[in-house]
Amino acid sequence: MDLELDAVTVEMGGRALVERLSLDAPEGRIVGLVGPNGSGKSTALRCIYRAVKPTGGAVRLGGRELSGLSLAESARSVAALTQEGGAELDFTVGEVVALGRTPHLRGNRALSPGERELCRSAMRRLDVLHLADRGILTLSGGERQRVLVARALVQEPAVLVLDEPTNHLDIKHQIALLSMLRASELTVVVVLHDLNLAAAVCDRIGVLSAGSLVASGPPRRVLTAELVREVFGVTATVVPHPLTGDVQLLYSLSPPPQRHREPPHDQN
Ligand SMILES: Nc1ncnc2c1ncn2[C@@H]1O[C@H](COP(=O)(O)OP(=O)(O)OP(=O)(O)O)[C@@H](O)[C@H]1O
Repeated sequence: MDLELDAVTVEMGGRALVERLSLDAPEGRIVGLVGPNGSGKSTALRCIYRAVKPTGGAVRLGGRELSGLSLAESARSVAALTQEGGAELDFTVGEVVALGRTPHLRGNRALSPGERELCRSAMRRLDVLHLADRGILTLSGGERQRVLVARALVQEPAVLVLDEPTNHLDIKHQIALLSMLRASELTVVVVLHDLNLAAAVCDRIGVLSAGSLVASGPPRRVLTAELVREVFGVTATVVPHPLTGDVQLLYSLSPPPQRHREPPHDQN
């Protein structure tokens, strides 16, 4: 299902956190949002999963304004992995994942055998099936993150919204998660801080700076050394990935202060 942000503005306390943001996520595509801390990425995502109501503009899902849909209807269509997490109660992993089916359940209906298999399959895909009986509060940050992605998947959404999903994940699970997104047919909007991962997984990237979209398009067009310098204040060397051709950014640490050099040792 297509998702469209059309001149979305969010004002709070007399300040625009997001200003006239327009961005399309066509069906089945992965759109990345990148930008410095505080540039409005999470706020923009919150408009998509309806935790924040835009003060201007519109979010459209399949051509229909989100604000015109019932909360139940949009909850069936949009799944979100948020920064807030939302797993404070001591449920088991299996129970947390099953909660992803809530928007589809009427009354007190128990999960069908098909839905239970869906939950198991999502846990298997996210490598957390072996944790099914563990309490969610006993998990490591990365294990918990994978459980929450599994919960989002069992919701069978049309649109998946992910706020820094690779947080806490080791490199193997980062690559597994992003590969899974690429293999899925979901429409995905994802906030990523790692520009190289964003270049590898996203069909399009939108760059936010101080609440405004300053660039958008395919990664190789957007992620230039000039943009990275202007938006992030960082010097980067842009090279093609030797195997995939994706844009990759190489960074150098600031040069260390000149150390006092020992005079050459006198051999005599
Ligand atoms: N409820 C709120 N009330 C006031 N200001 C807010 C609120 N939520 C966010 N902000 C401010 O809005 C700006 C954008 O925040 P947001 O969380 O969207 O940024 P972000 O790009 O996701 O940042 P990060 O990369 O640090 O996660 C920040 O300056 C933040 O302090």
